[in-house]
Amino acid sequence: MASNKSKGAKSKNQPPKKKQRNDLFIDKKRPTKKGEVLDDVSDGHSEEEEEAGDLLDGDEQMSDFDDDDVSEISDEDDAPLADDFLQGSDDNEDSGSGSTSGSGSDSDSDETDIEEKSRAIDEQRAREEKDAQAEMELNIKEESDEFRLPTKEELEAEQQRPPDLANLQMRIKEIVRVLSNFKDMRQEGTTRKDYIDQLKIDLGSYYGYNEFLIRVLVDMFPVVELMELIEAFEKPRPTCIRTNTLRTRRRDLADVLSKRGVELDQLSKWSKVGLVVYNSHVPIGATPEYLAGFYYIQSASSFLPVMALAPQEKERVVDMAAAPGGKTTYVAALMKNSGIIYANEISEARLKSLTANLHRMGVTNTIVCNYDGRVTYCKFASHGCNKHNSL
Ligand SMILES: C[S@@+](CC[C@H](N)C(=O)[O-])C[C@H]1O[C@@H](n2cnc3c(N)ncnc32)[C@H](O)[C@@H]1O
Repeated sequence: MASNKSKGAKSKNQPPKKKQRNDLFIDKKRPTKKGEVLDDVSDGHSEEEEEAGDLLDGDEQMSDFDDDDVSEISDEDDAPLADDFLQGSDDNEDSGSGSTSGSGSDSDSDETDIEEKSRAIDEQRAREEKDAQAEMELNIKEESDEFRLPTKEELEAEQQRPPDLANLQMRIKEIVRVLSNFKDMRQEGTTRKDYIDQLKIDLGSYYGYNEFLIRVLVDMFPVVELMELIEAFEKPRPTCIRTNTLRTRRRDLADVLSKRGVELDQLSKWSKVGLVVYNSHVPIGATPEYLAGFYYIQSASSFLPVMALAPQEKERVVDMAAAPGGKTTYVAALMKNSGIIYANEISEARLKSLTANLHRMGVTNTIVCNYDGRVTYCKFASHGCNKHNSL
């Protein structure tokens, strides 16, 4: 996956390596045998060097790092320390007790000097390690926090390739993350619109929505809600049925259907008439109860406009686009067949299914019309209709 995360200068300023000090000392200790010593070191530490090389993105950088480091420290007064320290150590080894016995107070002051310089080196190293650690943490933070919008060139290159769905999905997530905390997370020099525009393109490509639909959805919902909605659209809807309260009660319907081998449950707390069908041994659209109009097969989302309309008994209601009658029959049930419903439908052919459903469900308060709802709204209004439903 092509990552859009910005890369910090990670290969530079790595924490100093432990071996650095050894190289320094060895190099200074026996300058005349430098090649030999370095070869030895190189053999002796090959694994360590490989590791360091990996960390530093290449052997070259490792050797650069060491050389720079050596010269940097040599320029200060650490080189004499290395010489002194190692020289003293060699002397001690070579001459056994001789050197200590002969040195006296000179030897004591040398030792103090060495200790001080050694401490100074340790302190410098600790400082460097702390700095390197801080920088590394900063790099990691930048890498996880900062998302960069693709450039025009990157988008053009993307268009030449088949869609990389994993990359698109990741980018959608990142854009939503930035938009939900825009002030802190936005890329410098970008606007909210830049992110929204890219989000629209990516949502269109990933979910296969056209530009119009994405624009409407993006304008309608805050991004986090929009993502929840789109994710919900992707999930298969359960089969739902609505109890026709003109003919039966939900409990009685559930009992009779379970006896026929229909596995079902109440839809949700928000509906008193809905049932979810998990599984059925009989065709749910052809049971005797269905044919007798005890229920209507209807998605739960279609309950909502009617519940929002909240039709009351004896009201006059227009359903402007009514076929095949799912909502009209629900309105009729809520009105207990009282008042008047105008069930309008532009398509003559679809009037059949509308009237069939009205009959099946025992609806008696409805007048079916065949108009273009766009031009007949005023007519219904003049008939005293105070509620209309056109979904
Ligand atoms: C999605 S269906 C309606 C479903 C229906 N409300 C239900 O709950 O069963 C849309 C209906 O609107 C009708 N329609 C479309 N344009 C119309 C118009 N201008 N006037 C009246 N009906 C229209 C279509 O023929 C179609 O039958």
